[in-house]
Amino acid sequence: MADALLQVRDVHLALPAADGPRPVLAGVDLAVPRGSFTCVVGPSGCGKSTLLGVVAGLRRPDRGQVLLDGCDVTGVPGRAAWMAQDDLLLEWRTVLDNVALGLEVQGVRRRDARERVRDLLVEFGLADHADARPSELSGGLRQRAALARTVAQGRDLLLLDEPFGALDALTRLHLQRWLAATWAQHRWTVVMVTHDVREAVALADQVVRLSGQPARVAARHPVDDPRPRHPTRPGAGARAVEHSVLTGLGALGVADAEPDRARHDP
Ligand SMILES: Nc1ncnc2c1ncn2[C@@H]1O[C@H](COP(=O)(O)OP(=O)(O)OP(=O)(O)O)[C@@H](O)[C@H]1O
Repeated sequence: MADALLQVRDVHLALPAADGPRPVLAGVDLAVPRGSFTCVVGPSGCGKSTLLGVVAGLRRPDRGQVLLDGCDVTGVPGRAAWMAQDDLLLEWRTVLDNVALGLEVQGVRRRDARERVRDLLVEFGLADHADARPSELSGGLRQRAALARTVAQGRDLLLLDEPFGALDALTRLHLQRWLAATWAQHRWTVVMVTHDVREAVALADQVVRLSGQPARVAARHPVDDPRPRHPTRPGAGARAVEHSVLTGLGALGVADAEPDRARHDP
């Protein structure tokens, strides 16, 4: 794919199970253009987080390659910024110091890191909470803080694992709108795992559907609807993609094995 920042090529990985190694990823191919937003969906437990871990360099695949900007970064951590399902905020640090941690882990001194992330706190609506502890924040603000810490690392690629999964529906909707608007300004290259197909079509330029375990890319659905998009009133294109993804997932009563008419671009 032209100007793909991230390329995942034929990635295979087996993980230990009680009865021996179990194949979890079975030839995953993915291309993510620079400045685009990709959402990864798939059946529960199929290997979405595992795939993100491979892209983040936290897991080395048994076979295949991860290329970032054309460089082989297979099994090399620290090249992409990764946000785990759990926000992993440190309770003994203030919000400011949690966000600054994204830079401190790269060797930036705490005082300098604090100065550098102050603008980010303002942009993420966290300025009034800079000195608060994470336990004092609402769920939505915690996720903003975790996202700010991820962005603060200044990496080309952001990997977000179910960032809104633990939030109530209303907060989730607010954060989706906020993320869409913030992303439109920055155009980070994002790969985000989500279980929420509507969220995926509201945010993404492409929705990648994984098969059941062992996972491979079952379909790639481009979402061409203009932005900004309304999160609860998707346009015709987004509705068609949502229907196609849900059908592929078997959520509309059609088996996962059913041929998919979406464009498939492994
Ligand atoms: N450290 C590990 N050791 C062994 N097996 C693992 C490990 N981590 C995950 N698995 C297994 O790998 C498979 C894929 O897990 P993974 O968390 O990647 O799926 P997922 O699609 O992200 O799940 P969910 O939809 O529930 O978030 C599961 O069967 C899981 O039990």
